Amino acid sequence: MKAAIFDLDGTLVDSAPDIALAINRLLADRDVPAQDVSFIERFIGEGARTLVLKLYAALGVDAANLDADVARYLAYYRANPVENSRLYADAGPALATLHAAGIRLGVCTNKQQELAEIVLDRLGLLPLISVVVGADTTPYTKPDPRPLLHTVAALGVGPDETVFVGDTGIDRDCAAAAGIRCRIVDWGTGRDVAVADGMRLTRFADLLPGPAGAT
Ligand SMILES: O=C(O)COP(=O)(O)O
Ligand SMILES: [Mg+2]
Repeated sequence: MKAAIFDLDGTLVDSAPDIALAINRLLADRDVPAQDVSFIERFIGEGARTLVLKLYAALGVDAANLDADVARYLAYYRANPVENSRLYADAGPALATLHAAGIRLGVCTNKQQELAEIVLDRLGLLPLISVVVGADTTPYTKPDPRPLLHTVAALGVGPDETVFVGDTGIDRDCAAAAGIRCRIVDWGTGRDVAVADGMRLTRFADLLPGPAGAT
């Protein structure tokens, strides 16, 4: 393995509390009661627009001004992107070890690229990541395989030398369409995703080559 590419929300970072904060500010503007983080979390993974659209559908909120509402949600989220967000599991030490071992690291997320970079920076991971591809980096978003293939190409490795780590069926399907090996994390919403044998990842250290890891 020469490179490891990570999804961001739900995989590296438990960002749901800050996303929920911004969503609940948006809902308050619409006179809709605040929702639990665990409820909002179910709609994260397909980008901001789909998040608001699916949430509105679930709550019976009128989506006639969706574009303006998505823009307002993003403005709220940008204002406070890392108040309560935390790294999952052993992300900090394991990514540092992978980086030190010469493995190229990338992020492929359906979050906007700049927001992803802000979150990664604030949580101390950005210096380890060579390439960040977000929802607005290419004309496509996951599960389309092209953002992931773009990340692989930008890292300068071959698809068969890479593993992609994610937390949703969208990540799993994106990796399958790109022909890239995939691991799905065993925390957050990742636990609910159906995976084939050997796809489950219980700690990032298991990505390390050699005796410390299983890859
Ligand atoms: O912002 C989102 O919808 C999800 O982003 P992710 O691709 O990092 O999970
Ligand atoms: Mg995710």
